[in-house]
This record gives sequence, C-alpha cells and structure tokens, in this order.
Amino acid sequence: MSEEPIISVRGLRNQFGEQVVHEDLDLDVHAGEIIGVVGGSGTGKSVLMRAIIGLQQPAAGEIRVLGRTVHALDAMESADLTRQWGVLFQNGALFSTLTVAENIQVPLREYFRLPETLMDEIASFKVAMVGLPTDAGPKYPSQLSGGMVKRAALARALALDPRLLFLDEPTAGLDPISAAAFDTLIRTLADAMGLTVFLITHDLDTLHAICDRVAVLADRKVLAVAPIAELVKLDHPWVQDYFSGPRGRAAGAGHGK
Ligand SMILES: Nc1ncnc2c1ncn2[C@@H]1O[C@H](COP(=O)(O)OP(=O)(O)OP(=O)(O)O)[C@@H](O)[C@H]1O
Repeated sequence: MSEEPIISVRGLRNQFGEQVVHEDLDLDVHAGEIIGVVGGSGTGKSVLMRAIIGLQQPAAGEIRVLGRTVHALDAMESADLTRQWGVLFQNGALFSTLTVAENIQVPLREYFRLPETLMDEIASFKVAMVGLPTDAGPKYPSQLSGGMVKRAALARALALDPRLLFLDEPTAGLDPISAAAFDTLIRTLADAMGLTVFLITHDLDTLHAICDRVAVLADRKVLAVAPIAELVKLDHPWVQDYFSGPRGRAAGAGHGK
C-alpha cells in the first residue's frame, strides 16, 4: 500500500439547508483496495461519492484524491483529475440513442482526437474486457438485458483506463446469478488493472465476495472501516442488525464466514 491514501477525506461536512448529512467525516482509501461503503438508506453514501468526485461542494472539510485537493482545482486541473476515475452512477443509464460502442467512445471523444478506426478498436476491446459478446458493440441499450447494460456502463466507465473506479449500487436490480458474475468481473478487473474501487452497495454477498474493507456510514460519520470479520464485532445497533441479522448471516455463511 502506498504512503498517501488514494482518497483522503477529513472533517467533511455536507448539508442541504437545515439537513446535515455528514459531520466531521473522515475516510482513507488505499491504493489497490476495493472498499465497500454501506449504511442505512439516506445516510449519505451517494452524497459522499459525489463530494469525492467533485459534484457536491462540501460545507466544510478537505477531500484529496491522488494527492490533489478536489475542491481547490482550476478547470484544467479538474479535467486532468477527472479522467483518472470512472464512475458508474446508481441509475447510470447509457445514452439510449447511442450504441454500446458509441457510449464507450463518449469519454474518449471528450479528451482525445483519435482516428475512427482506433476508436472502434478501443470500443471493441472494452466490450470484450467486460465480458460482453462481440456483437454487443453495435447494439442499442434497449436491445440488451439488465446485466449486459451494467457491463456496457462499466465498459464506458473504464474507457479512459482510470486508476479509480466509483460504483454506486452496481448490482441493484440484477438477479443473484448476474450479480455474482458482475462481482467477479469487478474483482478480476480491479486485480488485472490495479484499480482502486469505491463501491456503494446494499448487497451483502458483494461485500463478502469482493471487498477488502468495508466502511460503515452511520450517525453522519464513517463509524468504522475494517474487513467484515472485524466489523461484525462492532457494538452498534445498525451494524448488528445488518451483518448479524438473518440476511447478513446467510451471506456470511455462503462465503464460509
Ligand atoms: N441535491 C440534494 N438536495 C437536497 N437533499 C439531498 C440532495 N442529495 C441528497 N440529499 C439528501 O441527502 C441524504 C443522503 O442522500 P444519499 O442519496 O446520499 O443517501 P444514500 O445513503 O445513498 O441512500 P440510499 O441507500 O437510499 O441510496 C438524503 O436525505 C437525501 O434526501
């Protein structure tokens, strides 16, 4: 693990009017890890992700990503940093009027002027990388299954070969078999590409299967960050309900824990 965390959040405060979502929140994410982010509905997982990628201006605190302070960059520095990460938003729809290949090329066109043949080669490579069949490239999103749409969106998020990947509930809405296959894909790609992954999920199987550590959001903070085996020992009502309730126990048992 590198000396400086890839993501470092200190004293973060986010609020909307009177509603304080985060207060004095700290979090470090280390290079090469898959960190799962969990918490009850409305605890601010998506807001935290949006703050880290610069889409939500915090009321206080500092966020550093890859050694740079996210909310203190000029437009060029910001663009330079932004291309180091890929994002799959919660309802991260593809552009419905573009084919899969064209969707993958959107971020490429934003940053580079490349010959069309090279664009097509890159799109084909990304399609293969996420385990889609070759003929998925010319298809429109409406012609794909839910699992294939997620893979295509992942291919788009990986278009610029990012160092960091942000995923907001990537397996939501998938059947268990497709979800497990998607988990495996994330782990395989993360290992192969040396990616650091910030993964918001409610899916206990995902946490057990692929996360190195899990951050629990509660009481406006990151309550704890640890491997699941340690987290389950935490004496906090939400943590106990979540990890040691029937679904948590079943997911743990399914992964030999
Ligand atoms: N742009 C916004 N304006 C006002 N309130 C917002 C905004 N974005 C988020 N919030 C509020 O911030 C809180 C945290 O929202 P967020 O979407 O981060 O929760 P979450 O933990 O990701 O929830 P879930 O698990 O249900 O997706 C919620 O109460 C939400 O209503």
